[in-house]
Amino acid sequence: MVQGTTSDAGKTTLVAALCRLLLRDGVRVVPFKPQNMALNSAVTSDGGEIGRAQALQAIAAGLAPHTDMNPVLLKPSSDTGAQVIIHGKVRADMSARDYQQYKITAMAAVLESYQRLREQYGAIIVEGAGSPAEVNLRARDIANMGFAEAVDCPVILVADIDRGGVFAHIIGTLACLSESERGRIIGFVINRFRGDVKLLEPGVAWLEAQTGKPVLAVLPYLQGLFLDAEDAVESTQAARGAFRVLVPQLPRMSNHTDFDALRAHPEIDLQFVGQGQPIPAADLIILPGSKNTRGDLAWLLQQGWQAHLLRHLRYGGKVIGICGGFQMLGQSVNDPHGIEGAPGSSPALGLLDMSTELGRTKRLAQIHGVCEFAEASVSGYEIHMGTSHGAALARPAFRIDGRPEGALSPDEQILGTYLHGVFDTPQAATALLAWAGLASQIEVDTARLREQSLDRIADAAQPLFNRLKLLK
Ligand SMILES: NC(=O)CC[C@H](N)C(=O)O
Repeated sequence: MVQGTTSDAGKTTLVAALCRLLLRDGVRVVPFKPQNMALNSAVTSDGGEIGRAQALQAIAAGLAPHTDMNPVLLKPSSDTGAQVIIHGKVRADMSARDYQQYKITAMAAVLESYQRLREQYGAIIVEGAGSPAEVNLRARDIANMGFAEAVDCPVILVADIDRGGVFAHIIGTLACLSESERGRIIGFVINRFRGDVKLLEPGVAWLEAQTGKPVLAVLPYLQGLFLDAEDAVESTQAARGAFRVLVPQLPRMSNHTDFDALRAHPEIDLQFVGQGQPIPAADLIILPGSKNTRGDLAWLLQQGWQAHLLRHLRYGGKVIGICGGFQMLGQSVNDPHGIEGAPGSSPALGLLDMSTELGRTKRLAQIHGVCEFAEASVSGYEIHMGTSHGAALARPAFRIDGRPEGALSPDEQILGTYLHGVFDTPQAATALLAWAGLASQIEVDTARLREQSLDRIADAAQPLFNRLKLLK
């Protein structure tokens, strides 16, 4: 099991690298994360939903994503409440406090999945969540040491040296653990190191002497990886082109990996606009998905996006709305059952003639179809509770097995769709970008970029892997 001293220490990447290395060795390996908290999820082959990181690790292991790889997914819709997804399906909406009680049930689901994977695979690489040192969350923990103790597995502790304080993070984490938990840590990985490793050596020796445990590897800082991020929106771009794409950074934005293909496109300048930031001019504005459509819509209005969108459209700019962003483009968003917050109805941006109602059943589907506005196929996935109705849907953006999907405004300036991942198929991305005004010969093949990155992280982790094999 890989645990981290902090969130974003590099657990996901390390698990993915170990999965790829075991796959190369011909081992039937599977990734596993007992509990994940993220708004970035993937639809699995068995029709459920798991954290994006486990879907990435599945690819590293040469597998199709399955709900057993991440049996508990918490999707926060506010600072204190989350949708609880068990074995890929919505089980309940719960406050963080109620979830503390619910953990007993959640742990049973975790162990059930783990057992199934044990029966099917030769190796399981487990990822922890956050850090095991959150002493307030320790009771009934299912995500870190609570799980490791339950299944009696060894733990590697990974720490990020790039953010600083790596020695204190490691020593401090050990100090927060019980004797038996400390005993399961077989060693440390210092991640994201740049510079001269000679200069690090005295620190490594000190740490090993202090703790009596080995530093198993120092992994390099790797630039320019194309790997699906779980939490943080990645805003760095290797090259910025002239075609400006703006995305409001909604507080409850979901599936921000929808934009990864655009970020990797050398002719595009992709910008996320956060709270209080000035909204610059752009060629294309994309409203992303949201775990709380009405809440994020209120944020959008409060941040002055409505006037900006109208001006952008007057100047001939294009707008795309994806899932929650599509819902916001309509006349209203209604939540009579209070699925995403207090029950009620919100007037929306009024740019498309349709309205949305949030229902109790979630639609989860992998989609393959064609564009209506160009000769191109499209693939994507749907994850939503809302259904939309109205005249705008009579001019669809896509056609899926003959069924209309999404909307294209009569003036062709606005396109809405429920499909996430629409830019991931090169053909659809090229067609959508051409529609939006960027005639480009460049195709960004996200699947190939991801494969190359998985191989790079695996190569970097090879010395660690060799050392782990000796330990066994
Ligand atoms: N993925 C999304 O953007 C979901 C939109 C909205 N929260 C719904 O469930 O319908």
